[in-house]
Amino acid sequence: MILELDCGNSFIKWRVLSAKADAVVQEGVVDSDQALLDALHGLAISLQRCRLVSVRTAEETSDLIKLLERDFRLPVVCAAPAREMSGVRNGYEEYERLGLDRWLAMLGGYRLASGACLVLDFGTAVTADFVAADGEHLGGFICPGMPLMRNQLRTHTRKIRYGDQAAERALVSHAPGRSTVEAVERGCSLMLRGFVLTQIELARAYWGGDFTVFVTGGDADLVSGVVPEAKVVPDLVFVGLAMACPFS
Ligand SMILES: Nc1ncnc2c1ncn2[C@@H]1O[C@H](COP(=O)(O)OP(=O)(O)O)[C@@H](O)[C@H]1O
Ligand SMILES: CC(C)(COP(=O)(O)O)[C@@H](O)C(=O)NCCC(=O)O
Ligand SMILES: [K+]
Repeated sequence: MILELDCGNSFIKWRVLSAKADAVVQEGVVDSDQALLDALHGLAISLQRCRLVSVRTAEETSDLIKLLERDFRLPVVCAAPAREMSGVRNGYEEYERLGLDRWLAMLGGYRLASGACLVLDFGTAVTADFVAADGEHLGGFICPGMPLMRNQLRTHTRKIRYGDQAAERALVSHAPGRSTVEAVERGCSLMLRGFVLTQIELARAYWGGDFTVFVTGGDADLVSGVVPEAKVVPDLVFVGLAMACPFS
């Protein structure tokens, strides 16, 4: 079986594929290396190899790789930056500085769209990336995501305080909030929605109507209603990971 990991700034998304990589056997989201090891030890499955992408520091990533090698005796391959791959040309002046999760999501998006695409990722940070029909990456945008926006308000004000459960309940609508939790959660959620609309306006200015919008990341659901034509693809980074780190 094949282990795939997407190590973001807040969570590690993991999944196990069948040996031929044609089916997802198990998957999950964990918040630490130890929680990942625990989850994997709990599976009655033998892992043969692993591929991963990480936006963490080189040290954190190599620590995790060592743990996987120690506990599961797995060969681990790690996605690396590239100037060009699968028809997509990295648009950064210093291509190795582009976040690898963004790069893989773009590879996946361009493959699935077979044409111009706008890739929106809602994680710790929110990112937008523009890939033209000829595969040229025009660049992108990075903004704080929902967890960062909400935590900035909670830690930089005296009186915005509420728990996670109240936060979930507050998002049943986008009517003006009648409590602090509603006002903050709905306000930040509307900022994300406004961001999506702006990105789509920009994509239209470049490409008219001829492009595909992909939405991914743990908070994709917060914006999925805004653009009915957008494709919500939670595993877009994994699509690109398989392209960047093929096993055969
Ligand atoms: N099963 C889940 N576990 C953890 N977070 C989740 C889950 N589903 C959705 N989320 C949301 O996803 C966000 C994190 O998105 P993610 O793409 O994992 O971020 P990152 O890649 O930066 O670690 C959090 O704000 C959280 O609310
Ligand atoms: C922009 C990001 C922080 C997004 O990370 P995430 O929210 O998925 O954890 C990550 O892609 C990153 O660290 N990028 C490097 C900077 C750049 O892309 O310009
Ligand atoms: K991510």
